[in-house]
Amino acid sequence: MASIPRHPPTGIKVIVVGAGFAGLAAAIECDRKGHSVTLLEKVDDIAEITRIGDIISFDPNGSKAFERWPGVIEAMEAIARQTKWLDLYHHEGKFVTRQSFAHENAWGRRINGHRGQLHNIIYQHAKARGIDIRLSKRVEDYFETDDPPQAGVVVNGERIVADLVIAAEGVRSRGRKIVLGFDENPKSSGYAVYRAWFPSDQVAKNPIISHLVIHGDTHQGFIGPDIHFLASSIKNGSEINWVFTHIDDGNIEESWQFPGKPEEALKYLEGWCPVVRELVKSTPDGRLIDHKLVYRDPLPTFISPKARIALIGDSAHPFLPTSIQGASQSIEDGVVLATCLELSGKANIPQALQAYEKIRYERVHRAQAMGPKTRERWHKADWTKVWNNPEMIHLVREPWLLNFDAEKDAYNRFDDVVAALKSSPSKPRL
Ligand SMILES: Cc1cc2nc3c(=O)[nH]c(=O)nc-3n(C[C@H](O)[C@H](O)[C@H](O)COP(=O)(O)OP(=O)(O)OC[C@H]3O[C@@H](n4cnc5c(N)ncnc54)[C@H](O)[C@@H]3O)c2cc1C
Repeated sequence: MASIPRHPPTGIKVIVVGAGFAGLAAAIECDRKGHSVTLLEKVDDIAEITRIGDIISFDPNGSKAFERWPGVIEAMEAIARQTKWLDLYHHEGKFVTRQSFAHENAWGRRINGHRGQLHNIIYQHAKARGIDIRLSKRVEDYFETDDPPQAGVVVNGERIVADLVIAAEGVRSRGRKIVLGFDENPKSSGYAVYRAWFPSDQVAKNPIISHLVIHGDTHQGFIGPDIHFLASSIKNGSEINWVFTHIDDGNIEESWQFPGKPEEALKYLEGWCPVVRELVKSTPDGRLIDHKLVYRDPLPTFISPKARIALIGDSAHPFLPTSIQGASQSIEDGVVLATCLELSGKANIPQALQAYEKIRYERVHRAQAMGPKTRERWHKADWTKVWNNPEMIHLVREPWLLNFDAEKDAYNRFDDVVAALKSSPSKPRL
């Protein structure tokens, strides 16, 4: 499309597997940098994934990329939550503290909105760029060869090849097998999340909870032993969502997403304040999801032995929701990988993938560690201390993580990273 700016063609051919946030971001960033992209997604109709989910958050470090995609940030802001604060309450109902995020405006945009709707905005942008998106393509296997030097995937028995493959198929990635050398299934984290999103008309009629929606958008958290409950209203209060994490028996064999029942969710909330309980009770039939949280040990590497296949997003590093960074980090992955490919050039694809891994590895695992940190702060809060120092339960919001431009950082550090890789005896592939 003529009106969308793009770097000159690099001649690099990329296959991206998976049209989630990670795959779409990688495809768009590769297209921006002049690489030629084919995106393979297993679903027959994109609506199968753009209608699923509820609240998802992008912090300034993730949304930086959206600002570079014409029209995308504007479309997202039009449907995103308008609050710049989080009100925190004790689970029995007493107000504790308001955490303001207003100062973060200087770092960039925060986008909190419906996962499916935000996903659809990005998908439509990828289509508008003219990216070759092929639906109904379930990748069965991955391979890479020395002669010719290339990588590829198998779909319905057919081999499709390119200079490299980016595996972005989420927590159940098949790309992990070739990267790790063995098959590895996700484990249960022992937790699941009840999540709901629905129109707020009934909430507005209930005097116990109407304040959540009748004055526009709101955002609140209720903190109790081993549980935190988050609720927010969006689109000028016309829609509402709530989520809370609970201990789970861990059956994730068939699916990690089941329909939930409000009466079951309420069993975890005995003794909780009427606002929380009424909100759960007001959830319409069919709007409650029991989302199993899977866990994986950090991977030793994100790239295949010949450095022509790279894992990104949840394929490489699933996040706990309390990190509020899973989606943002998946966007950063694509930005960095596309930049490393641009700087390395077609003749040096393995170098690009190694540089991508080196740039991302430490940062992504540091970000991952934020999830358990916040969860412990909330679930194990010592209330005698919290009442004296309410800021103890504020979300940890650190500039190194949030005030960060992954593209700029990759451009700045690339030469040093490549030099370090070349001098490292443990990395013989360059
Ligand atoms: C059903 C679902 C609901 C979610 N809801 C929320 C939510 O409400 N809030 C939140 O914060 N996070 C949610 N997440 C997680 C969130 O989307 C991710 O953590 C994050 O955005 C990183 O995305 P990703 O692209 O790495 O993975 P995913 O979002 O999982 O995307 C992976 C994509 O790869 C495709 N795929 C998988 N296997 C193959 C294959 N073999 N061949 C081709 N394509 C394949 C999938 O269909 C999917 O489109 C949800 C994830 C899923 C799967």
